[in-house]
Amino acid sequence: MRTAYTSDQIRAAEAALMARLPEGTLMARAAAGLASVCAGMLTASAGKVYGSRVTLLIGSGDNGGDALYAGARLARRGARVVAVLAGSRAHPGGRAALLGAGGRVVAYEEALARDLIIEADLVVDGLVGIGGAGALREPYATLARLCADAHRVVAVDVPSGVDASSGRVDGPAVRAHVTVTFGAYKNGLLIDPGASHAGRVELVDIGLGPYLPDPDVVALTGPDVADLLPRPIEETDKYRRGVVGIVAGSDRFTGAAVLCVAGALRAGVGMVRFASTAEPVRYVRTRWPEAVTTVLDGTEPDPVGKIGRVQAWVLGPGMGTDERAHALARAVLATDEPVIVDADGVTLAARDPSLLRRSAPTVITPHAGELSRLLGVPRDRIEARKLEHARRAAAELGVTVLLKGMTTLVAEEDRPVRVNTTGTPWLATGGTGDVLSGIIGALLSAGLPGYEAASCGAYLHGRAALLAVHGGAEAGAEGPIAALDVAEALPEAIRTL
Ligand SMILES: NC(=O)C1=CN([C@@H]2O[C@H](COP(=O)(O)OP(=O)(O)OC[C@H]3O[C@@H](n4cnc5c(N)ncnc54)[C@H](OP(=O)(O)O)[C@@H]3O)[C@@H](O)[C@H]2O)[C@@H](O)CC1
Ligand SMILES: Nc1ncnc2c1ncn2[C@@H]1O[C@H](COP(=O)(O)OP(=O)(O)O)[C@@H](O)[C@H]1O
Ligand SMILES: [K+]
Repeated sequence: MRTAYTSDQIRAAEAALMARLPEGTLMARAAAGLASVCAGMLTASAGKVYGSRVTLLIGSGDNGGDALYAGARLARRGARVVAVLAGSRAHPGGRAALLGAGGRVVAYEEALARDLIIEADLVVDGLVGIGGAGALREPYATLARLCADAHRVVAVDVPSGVDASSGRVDGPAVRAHVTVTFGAYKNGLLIDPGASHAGRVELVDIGLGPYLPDPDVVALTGPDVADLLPRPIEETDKYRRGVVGIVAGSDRFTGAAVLCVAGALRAGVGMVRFASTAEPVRYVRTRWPEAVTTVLDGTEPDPVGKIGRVQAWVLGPGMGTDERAHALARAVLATDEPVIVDADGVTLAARDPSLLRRSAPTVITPHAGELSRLLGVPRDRIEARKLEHARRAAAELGVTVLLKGMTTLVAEEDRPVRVNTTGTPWLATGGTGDVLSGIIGALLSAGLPGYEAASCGAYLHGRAALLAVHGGAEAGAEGPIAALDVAEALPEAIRTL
């Protein structure tokens, strides 16, 4: 499990650790780790550290101090290091160390800074770290923009302009190839848009471990998911493995039904009971003879009874939002089994919030637009503050919230938010969300709690998509995928966890 923290949590831990150590020890550890990563990058790109050109962008806080001390170490190894001082002050000890090691220091001036950034083999972003607040002010904002033309950029602790606690980016922000972070991951390194500004993240141990509180955000790794995933034991049968009831599709949206069933079957469910109107049932029967199907014409007094016994439900993909769909949603949500509510199901719940008031576990899987309807908050505000809104929705609605998008978050009250680290932008194609809801339904029916089913489901979905995108090609080669390809890659994703 990868753990991440807010700036306040990191500061409190650092204060506790610092109180037991001679002054300057932590910054020395941070600078040593930073210099070592920089040296590795210079050796990889320029062949050696000696003679390479390094430009440091220095703000007025300790983030700049780290960069100056690291610059001094590189200068002692023969690098030509220049520090551009952008703040009203610069860390005095760090500045003296750099000058003492033969480095140079210049005051910020735009044309000069541009040249130094473009010419450098490596640019080190030491503008702001966990002390950054709000949009970058000038001249930091200009420097962050200029970094787009740099050969290689290393961010110190967090890319400047990224909010360390949330991943929020207001205005210009540094896009780094590598971020060297100290003591622990910050939330903003795992959550977009911050995460996509960080590049590869290198964690430098400065001894913070024993002083860290419970994490604010966590990310599952492959071994975590392998441990959590239910696997069939010898004396099992299809009912004990889990039966999922899928209520999805409509005569207009037949594909959502087929894709949702695909996700459940390929994620390893015991059995699928699929129910819908006649057309989607016909498509599902043709594509997935494994599924047991029920045609619902909308006149049944007890549609749930007609479908049969299940251990969990998937409700919503493509089912429409008319009166018939509303009545069906009400019947499914009135059961005592866990339900994952997706797509049209989320839209129905936004219109009729009483649907989600139930005692059995409920997972909802909105994208930002759907969550916008549920919370009455504009979509762009949700996209800019995903962590805050996923948490808020979980608390207000009393459900497990999986918020989809570039970064997928899973929030449940009083639990750390789980951020998914698998996936690819190739997933942004119609129908992949339907596959995801089928996977989560399968995991719920096997007995995983909502929080685990949603986060493991997102992990497997993203991992399957990556496998499908690479298609066994050489490292780095990628090709487009369709939603069904994601479902088809699930067995391989689980095999190779
Ligand atoms: N604590 C420790 O034990 C360790 C800490 N370590 C390092 O210290 C870093 C934290 O250092 P920090 O607290 O000095 O804050 P930092 O990130 O340098 O920024 C503060 C300065 O930025 C400025 N500023 C803020 N917002 C701005 C904006 N929007 N636009 C423009 N300017 C803005 C603000 O300036 P002011 O408003 O005061 O003029 C303030 O002076 C941490 O990330 C890690 O790298 C390591 O050495 C390991 C041990
Ligand atoms: N830029 C992106 N990077 C990574 N994953 C993405 C991106 N955009 C969308 N996704 C993923 O693709 C899936 C799309 O789901 P959804 O929006 O429900 O689409 P649909 O309704 O067509 O099935 C989600 O799992 C989402 O997290
Ligand atoms: K920085």
